[in-house]
Amino acid sequence: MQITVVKHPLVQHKLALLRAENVSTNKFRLLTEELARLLAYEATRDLPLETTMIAGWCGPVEVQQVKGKKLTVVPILRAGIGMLNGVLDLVPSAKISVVGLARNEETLQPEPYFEKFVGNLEDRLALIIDPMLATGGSLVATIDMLKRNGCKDIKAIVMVAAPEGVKLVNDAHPDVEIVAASLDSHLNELGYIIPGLGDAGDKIFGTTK
Ligand SMILES: O=P(O)(O)OC[C@H]1O[C@H](OP(=O)(O)OP(=O)(O)O)[C@H](O)[C@@H]1O
Ligand SMILES: O=c1cc[nH]c(=O)[nH]1
Ligand SMILES: [Mg+2]
Repeated sequence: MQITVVKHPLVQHKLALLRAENVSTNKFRLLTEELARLLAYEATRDLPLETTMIAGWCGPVEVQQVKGKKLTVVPILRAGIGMLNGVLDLVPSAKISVVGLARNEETLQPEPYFEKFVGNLEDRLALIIDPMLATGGSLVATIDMLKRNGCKDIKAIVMVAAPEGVKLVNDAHPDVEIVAASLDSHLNELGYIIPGLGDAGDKIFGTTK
């Protein structure tokens, strides 16, 4: 499976706090942002570097810098917005592309309602962000949209993934790496991840069904 589960103690600790039954909206939002920052660190581990010479304090010094790789962060509305600031802390110059998808609660199919991509997708790494990868329908639909618009280099950062969703994404798009804090057990009959986090969008935005 093309999934990297980040076992770092800080990632696992923050995920544990997110799983608590009575976590407040404020705390869920803060932890989501912190976790996104740590997961983005892992997801960007293979950005290409180039060697350059700069003027240092004691004269010329050879340094390594990120090779001007263009990047777009792609939050899936709504819940992906909760991860956006954490990721932008690490890649502050990244352009943002937005995809709006709502999962139909009966069919569990993603229903698209918005898309706005930045230019030059063919030259950019796209970092899709969404806290939850459940059936995988929303992530596959987003990757389909990005590829239709020319994007060739795509990674997805999620907090919690279900095996069913990872399989759907791997089968449809084996080139896309998923970076996650946890690969959970399974989906329940309503399509929720077990043990999961519950409804991440509702918890981030403070809404109820
Ligand atoms: O893998 P899937 O089965 O497609 O489910 C995962 C999707 O469901 C949730 O969003 P939802 O559609 O509930 O919308 P929201 O972010 O507005 O709450 C979640 O944030 C993912 O986008
Ligand atoms: O467990 C799940 C599944 C889909 N969306 C969520 O927010 N949580
Ligand atoms: Mg969604």
